[in-house]
Amino acid sequence: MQRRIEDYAIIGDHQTAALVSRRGSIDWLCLPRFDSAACFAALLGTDENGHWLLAPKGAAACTRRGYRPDTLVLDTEWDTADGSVRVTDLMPQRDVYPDVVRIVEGLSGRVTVRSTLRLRFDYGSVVPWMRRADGHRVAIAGPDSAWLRSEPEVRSWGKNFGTYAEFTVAEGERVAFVLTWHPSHEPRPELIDPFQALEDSIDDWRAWASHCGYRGPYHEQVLRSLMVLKALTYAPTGGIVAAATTSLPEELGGVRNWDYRYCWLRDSTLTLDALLAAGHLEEAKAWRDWLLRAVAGDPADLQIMYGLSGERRIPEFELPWLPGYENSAPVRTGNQAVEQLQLDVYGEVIDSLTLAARAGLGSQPHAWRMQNALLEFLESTWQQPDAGLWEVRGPRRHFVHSKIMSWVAADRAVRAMEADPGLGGDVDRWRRMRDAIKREVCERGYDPDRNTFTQSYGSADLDAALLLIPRTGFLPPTDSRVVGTVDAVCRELSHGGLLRRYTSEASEVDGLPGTENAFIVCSFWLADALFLMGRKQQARDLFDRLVGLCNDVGLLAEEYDPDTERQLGNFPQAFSHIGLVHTAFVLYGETGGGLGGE
Ligand SMILES: OC[C@H]1O[C@H](O[C@H]2O[C@H](CO)[C@@H](O)[C@H](O)[C@H]2O)[C@H](O)[C@@H](O)[C@@H]1O
Repeated sequence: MQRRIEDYAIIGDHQTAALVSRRGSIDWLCLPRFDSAACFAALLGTDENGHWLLAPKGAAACTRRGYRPDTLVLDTEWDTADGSVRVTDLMPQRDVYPDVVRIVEGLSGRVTVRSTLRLRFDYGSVVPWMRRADGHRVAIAGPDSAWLRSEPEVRSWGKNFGTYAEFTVAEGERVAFVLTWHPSHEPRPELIDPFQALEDSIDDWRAWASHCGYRGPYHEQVLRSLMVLKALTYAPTGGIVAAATTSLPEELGGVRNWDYRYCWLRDSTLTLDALLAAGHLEEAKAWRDWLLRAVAGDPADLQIMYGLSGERRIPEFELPWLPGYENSAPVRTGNQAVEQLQLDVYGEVIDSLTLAARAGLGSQPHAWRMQNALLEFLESTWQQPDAGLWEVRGPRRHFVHSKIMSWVAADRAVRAMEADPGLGGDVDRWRRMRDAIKREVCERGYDPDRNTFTQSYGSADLDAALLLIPRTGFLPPTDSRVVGTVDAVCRELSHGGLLRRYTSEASEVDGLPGTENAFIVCSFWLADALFLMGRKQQARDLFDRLVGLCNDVGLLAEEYDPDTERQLGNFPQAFSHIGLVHTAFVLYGETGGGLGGE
C-alpha cells in the first residue's frame, strides 16, 4: 500500500502533532512532545510499526475530507453501500497529558466501523503489554503508558498484538474514542469529555484565527498556512519546530532523510516574521523569550538549532529497524547540522528581533545586549567559510548568502541605533563592518562575465538563496546585478517551472549522494523577487501555481517533484508555509513591500 505524503492531514495540541491519512489511519505520532519517540511510525515503515486505523470496515480512502473552517479539527467522510459516516479527529489542548480524540458519527444509513490500534512505542520497535482496566484498554512498556476508551463503550478485543473494536452507527449516533498517554509510573490521568473537547478545540482555533490580519486573495490558504505554523509551535516554551516529522525523503529511495523536529533559528525567525505580519504578537513574544533563554551564554557557543526547550545536544543517529518511507533509508533522529557554523543565522535573528520590536513588541534590554554580543562575535567570524543555509555536509565555503546575511546583521543594528541613539553602542563600528562585507561580496561573490552573484566565492554554481538579495535591502531589486542574478537562477535552477536550491550536480558541494527535487520555498522567493523587480504578473502567475501545489487540506511538504507530481521531504514543513504567507503579503498584503527588508 502506497502512503503518499500529500494524503496526510495534521492535527495537534501545540506540543506534538499526528498525521492522519485519507484512509483514516494515524500513521505518525510522537508522544509526549514533537521530538519524543513515535508510538505510531507506520509512515516510515509498515502498519506493524504502529498506527491507528478508524474507518468503515473494509473501506479504502475516504470520499471527502476537510478541516472545520478556521480550525485544525479534521473531518473525514466515507460514503459506503450501507450509508455515510464521519470520523472527526483532533488533539485537544492538554491539561497535563496528551489525548487523541476520534469521534465517529453516522450521517446516513447504518455503517459498520472498525478500529485497529497497534501501539508501538520507541519509534515502532516496542510492542506493549495490553490489559483491561476499568473498561479501558491499557498499553504499557517501559516509560510509556497509553489508555484507550470509548464512549459509549463498544465491543473490543486483542489479537496479534493489536487492539480491535467493531460497532455500527446509524444517522445521528456518535461513538468517541480517546487515547491518552502518560508516563507509566504515574496514575491514570483525569478523563476528558471528548465531546466537550471538540467544542473547546473549535472555539480555541477560531478565536486564534479571528486575529489573522491578512485580507487579500487566497485568504483560506494563507490562514491554513498560519495555522500550520501555529501548530508547529511548542506552547510550553515558545520554540518552533521546522516540521512535524523526521526522515521523509528529499529523494525517493535516497539517503537525504533528516530530522526536522527541532528549533532552527533560521526557520523559527522566518516563521515569526510570517506570524508577525499577520498580527500574531503573542507567539512572537514567546519565541523571543525562548531565544533569549536558548542562546544565553557565550555568543561563540551559539548553535544554529536547539531542542524544544533550548536543549543543546541533538545527536544524530539512525533507526535501522525502520525501513524508511518507500525504502528511503536511513531513518534518522537528531541532526548533525547542530554542530555547523552557519553565518546567516545571525542576520536572521537580528532582523527578526528588529521586526518584532517594530511590530509593537517593545524593545527588551536583554534583547539589545544579546544582539550586540552576537554582532561582536560576527565581526570576528564573518570572513570565515561556513556550511551555509542549506547546511551542506561537504567542505565549508564562502557562501554568498551567508555573507549577505552578515551584512543584514550589521545593517539592522546600524539602522536601529540611527533611529534610537539612546540604545547605546558604537554605530561607526557596525557601519564599517557593514561596508566591508558589501565591498567583499560585490568583488568576490559576483561574476561580471555572467552578470550574476554566485553560490560561493569563485564558484560557477548558482543558488536560489541569492533570490533573497532584493528583500534584504543589500541591493535594490532593479540593480542590474540583481536582475542578472534572478534571470540566471531562473535559467539554471528551473525544474518543471519550479526551482531547485542549487544545481543537483553540486553533490560535491553538499557532500551527499543522489539528488533532490524542487525546494518549494525557493519558488516563493522567486515570486517575491519578480514582484519587487516589477514583473508583477509573472509573480502572480507563479504564486497561483505554488498555491496549487498544496494538498487537498492546504498542506505543503518541503519539496515537490514536478515529474511525478508528488510532495517530498518532511511534512508539513514550516519553510514552505512561511513562503506561502510571505509571498501573499508581498503580492497582496497591505504592507505590500515585503516583510524582511526595506
Ligand atoms: O541538505 C542537507 C541538510 O538538509 C537539512 O536542512 C534543511 O532543513 C533545515 C530545516 O528546515 C533548513 O533550515 C535548511 O535550510 C535545509 O537545508 C538537514 O536538516 C541537514 O541536517 C542537512 O545537512
